[in-house]
Amino acid sequence: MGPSPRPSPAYPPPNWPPLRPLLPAADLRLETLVPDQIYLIRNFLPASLCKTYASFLASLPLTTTPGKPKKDEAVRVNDRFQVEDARFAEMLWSGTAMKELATTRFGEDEYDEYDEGATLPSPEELARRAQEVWGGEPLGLNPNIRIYRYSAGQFFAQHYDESNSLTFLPSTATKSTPARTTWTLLIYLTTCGGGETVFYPEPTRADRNPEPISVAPEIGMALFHRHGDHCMLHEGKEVTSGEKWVLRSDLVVPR
Ligand SMILES: O=C(O)CCC(=O)C(=O)O
Ligand SMILES: [Fe+2]
Repeated sequence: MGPSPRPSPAYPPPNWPPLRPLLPAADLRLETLVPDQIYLIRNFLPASLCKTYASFLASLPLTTTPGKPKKDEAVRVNDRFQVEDARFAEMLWSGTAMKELATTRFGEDEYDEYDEGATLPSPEELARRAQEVWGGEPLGLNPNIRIYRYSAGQFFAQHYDESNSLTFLPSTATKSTPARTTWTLLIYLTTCGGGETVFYPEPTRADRNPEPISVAPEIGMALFHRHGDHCMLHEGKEVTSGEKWVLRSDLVVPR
């Protein structure tokens, strides 16, 4: 099971450092790691900003997971902070290159190797394909923002992430939309020893013993993976040195 939603603690939204500087969208791309399952944006946040964030986040009241998880809850040993912040979720989505990369530029990396003359599908066609993969037209990110800090010895045992229903109300809108989450978003703010996010594909007829897919945290890298019914079993490996900082949210589409 993924981390279950908890009643939000009474924290006011933190005074997040501005999401600046950022790399221009033109210098970034959505990279397909496993089609329909895992996509990456390397350098989504530059190293200098990640550093600013890690020290800022260290000032928040993170709480260590109780040693004994509730029934059906994944064994997770890390320090965590959770807050509802629609404004920050929206900044991450449309105040960065994320929205553009995930919508009108979705899938463009498939055409990288084509001849010079090859024409890219139109933005409309790419947006249509994006909707197929994301499970609808993305509305933005889940305002339920989670911060994890794993120190040496901490980890997140194998589990599946669940889809959650929510009422989506962007900070700039007045009308809310019945919505659901379809993909997990992890943004790695540091590197560390160990701490890989490892995915375990289901065996198929064609491949009875698929290799696990191991993603080592890279500073500023964003990772999307499908969750809900088609979530791959995955885990956060034990950190062996340094600290692993992760910002977690989810992609939200209309229900
Ligand atoms: O920290 C990681 O690498 C994995 C986190 C995770 O699986 C989750 O937030 O559900
Ligand atoms: Fe997970």
